[in-house]
Amino acid sequence: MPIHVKDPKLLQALVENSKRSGPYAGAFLVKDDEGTNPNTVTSSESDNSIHDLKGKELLKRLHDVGTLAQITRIQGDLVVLLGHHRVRKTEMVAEDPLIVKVDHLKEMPYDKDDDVIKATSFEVISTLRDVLKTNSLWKDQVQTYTQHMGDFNYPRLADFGAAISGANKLLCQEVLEELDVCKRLKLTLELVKRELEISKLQESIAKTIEEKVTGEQRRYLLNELLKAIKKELGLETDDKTALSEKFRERIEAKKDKCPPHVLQVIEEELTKLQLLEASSSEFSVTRNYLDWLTLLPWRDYSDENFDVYHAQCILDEDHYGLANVKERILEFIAVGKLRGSSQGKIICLSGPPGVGKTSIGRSIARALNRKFYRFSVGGLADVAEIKGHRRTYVGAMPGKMAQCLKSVGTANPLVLIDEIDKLGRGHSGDPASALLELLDPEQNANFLDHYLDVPIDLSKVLFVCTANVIEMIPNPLLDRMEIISIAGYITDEKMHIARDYLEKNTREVSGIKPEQVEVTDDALLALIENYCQEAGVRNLQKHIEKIYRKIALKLVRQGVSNGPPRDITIVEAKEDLASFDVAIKVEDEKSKDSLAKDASVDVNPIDSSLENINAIPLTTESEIDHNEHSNEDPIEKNLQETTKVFNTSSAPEANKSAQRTTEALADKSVEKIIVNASNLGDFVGKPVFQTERIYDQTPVGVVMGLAWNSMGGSTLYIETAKVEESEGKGALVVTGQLGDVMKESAQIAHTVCRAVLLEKEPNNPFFAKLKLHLHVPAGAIPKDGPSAGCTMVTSMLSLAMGKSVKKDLAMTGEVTLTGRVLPIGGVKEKTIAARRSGVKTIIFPSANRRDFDELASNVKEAHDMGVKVKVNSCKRELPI
Ligand SMILES: Nc1ncnc2c1ncn2[C@@H]1O[C@H](COP(=O)(O)OP(=O)(O)OP(=O)(O)O)[C@@H](O)[C@H]1O
Repeated sequence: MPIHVKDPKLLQALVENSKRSGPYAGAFLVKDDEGTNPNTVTSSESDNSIHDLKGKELLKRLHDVGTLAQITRIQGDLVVLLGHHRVRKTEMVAEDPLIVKVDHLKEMPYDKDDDVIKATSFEVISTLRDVLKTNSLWKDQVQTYTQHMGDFNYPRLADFGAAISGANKLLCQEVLEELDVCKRLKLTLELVKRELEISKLQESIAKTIEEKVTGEQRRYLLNELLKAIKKELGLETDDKTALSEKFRERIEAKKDKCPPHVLQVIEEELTKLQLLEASSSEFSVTRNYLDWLTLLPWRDYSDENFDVYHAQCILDEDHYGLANVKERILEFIAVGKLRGSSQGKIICLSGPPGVGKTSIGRSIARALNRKFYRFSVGGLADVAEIKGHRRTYVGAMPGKMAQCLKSVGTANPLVLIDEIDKLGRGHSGDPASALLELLDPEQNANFLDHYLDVPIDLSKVLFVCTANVIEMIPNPLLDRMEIISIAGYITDEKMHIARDYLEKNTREVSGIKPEQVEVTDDALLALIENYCQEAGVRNLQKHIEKIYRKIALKLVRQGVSNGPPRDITIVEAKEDLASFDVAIKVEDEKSKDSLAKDASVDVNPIDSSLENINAIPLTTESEIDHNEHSNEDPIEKNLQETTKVFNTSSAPEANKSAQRTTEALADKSVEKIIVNASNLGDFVGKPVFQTERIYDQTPVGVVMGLAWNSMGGSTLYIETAKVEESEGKGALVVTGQLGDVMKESAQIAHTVCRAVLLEKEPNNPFFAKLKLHLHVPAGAIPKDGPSAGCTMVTSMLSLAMGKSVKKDLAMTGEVTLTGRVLPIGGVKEKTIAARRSGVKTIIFPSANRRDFDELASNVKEAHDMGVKVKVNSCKRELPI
């Protein structure tokens, strides 16, 4: 046993001793300090206190029984001792180092053949063997011990077992002190048994640890295998090489068309991707970036259609009228054909809602055979939506144009930018300026998206913008656009659109066949004139849809089914009903009787029900109408009755059967539903639109004016009345929710009137004396603009002169303080609105003659143009 000797004097003594022929020393176990818990005191602490002890104190702390040991080797402070036999200390000889007198102890005599001793020793041996099997550490110890053990006997076996057991030193001391061989063997057996338990525990711990490790290893191996399989199948997404290969494959196909600077960026990014850790955020940024770069259609154009006739067919197929829009598109195609290549352009369609701006955009794309992409910029305030975010931001995205090119897959789509007049103001940067870069053909060949960071060519993209009011479009943008205004439709145009487009589409969407319904011309006319007077046709479309929904319900109630044939047959229904009949027999005898009476058939009530229904003559249209009100359609009634009878049974099958019977009757032919002016109200309710016309003949002081806004044109009245008369109290009060411009316009009109009257009748004190009230009816609607100036002048002069204006006359025009009349906007809208209100004469400023001449003949029809109106008896003619 190797022992470290810390006490230098003791070590010195041992060294001197070892030089003698018989180098021996006594080895005694130190007792634990009294009062201290041997389990808690650390060895270093007890060691330190032991080294401080000398002489008697040390002697006291030593156990009495120790071992006489041969000093075999001393190396530094390490002394290797070989135990020989037991000794008991008796008295102290020297204090430092401690030298004691000892008695040599011998085992008590024992019987070698004693069964208990034998059995115990065998048990010790077999236990030691078991421990050896599992604990390889022991093998070395066993070897060392057996080398030095000499003859084998029971006491030695006991000592050996205790020595190698590694048990608590106090337990070993007990074995040392035990001189009875049998008892010693038993003590040893206890120790080795405990050792066996420990080694079993050790084994199981080793096993669980091993299992855990191998489990993890297995999982790792399987994962690697899975990756390899995925890679082989091309399913691997995260693997860097697979990713790079995917990107390379993508770009390989586009290599000829992709610009060299983009190819270079892609190559650099691919190299970077290889160097990055797959789990890093930088990796996913690079991967997404590469994804975008490789997915964009670099110079990949769709084959354009340069066939003007074909394009015209498509445009006519989708939209009625809109001649100027169609003409412009055909010009565009013609130029493309002559040049041999298309060019990017910006067309802006402006007009009131529902005039087909968006849908014509889609139709143009179809005519040109370009891909279509639409995005709305209404309320867009973030420049990044157009220009993209820089890649440094988390969740950065490219702008709308890059998204557009990616989604359409061609570099020459038609991009419809909707609601450009409603562009937001922008908190960081100006979206209008960003759009400018996007739209300007001079700049957009090298459009730089912040995210992509490489220029993309948008010069082949055809931009079509839509706006309700062009005045709201930022000027620099407007400057680059080609405005095509769609003013709105007159009744005649609406009739065509409704008949040939809206009705047809709605009918198809509703699943109704043309022979099942007829909407007469007078019904359509009534619908347009009394329900849908606005400029566009969206409301008209909604009303037509409403009519067709109602018709569909009516048809279904009458048992019509236009859908694909179903599997249900009459035979099936009969079978169901037969079983249902049985159910009645058992559960409800009364119902069965009444059913039998009604149907006059015992077994199959459906047969007779069907006959009954078939026997009913088909109703005329008026009957249908009448029946609908009284809710007694004969077919429906019959069906209801059949259902009612079936429902008398509590069996759920009955309901199902009745339903199937209804379906079985589905394909019966029913009379065409006719919608005419008289029954239109049944489908769309009472007219919501009251005519704008209040007076048949306008009284003195009242004149009809014309107004227009983004919703189209409308007529309005300007009314002036006297309030009170007193010297020097000439004044004007205005009402009718007028805006500042219109209020000013009224003041100007008042001044102009005064001047005109002064010139005409210098002695007439009308305006000097009278307080006037000017009102514009429909007081709840805010109004503004200068174009009613002319109407206001006429209205006031009419009052001043006591003369009413011509019947069915409307006028518009801005008036200056000197009485000049300036041109106004919205000539077409105003003309349409006037016509709608039954106006026969419209007075426009002469500067608007060109606008009027350009109007289509069907819009101008029946209108006087160039009428010069003398305002009162004023010598000066207002150039109206
Ligand atoms: N001339 C036309 N011929 C056939 N259908 C038309 C015509 N004009 C409009 N429509 C139909 O009217 C409906 C409304 O048109 P659309 O949505 O394009 O209106 P819009 O002018 O874009 O309105 P907004 O300004 O509100 O966006 C569409 O279903 C369209 O097919």
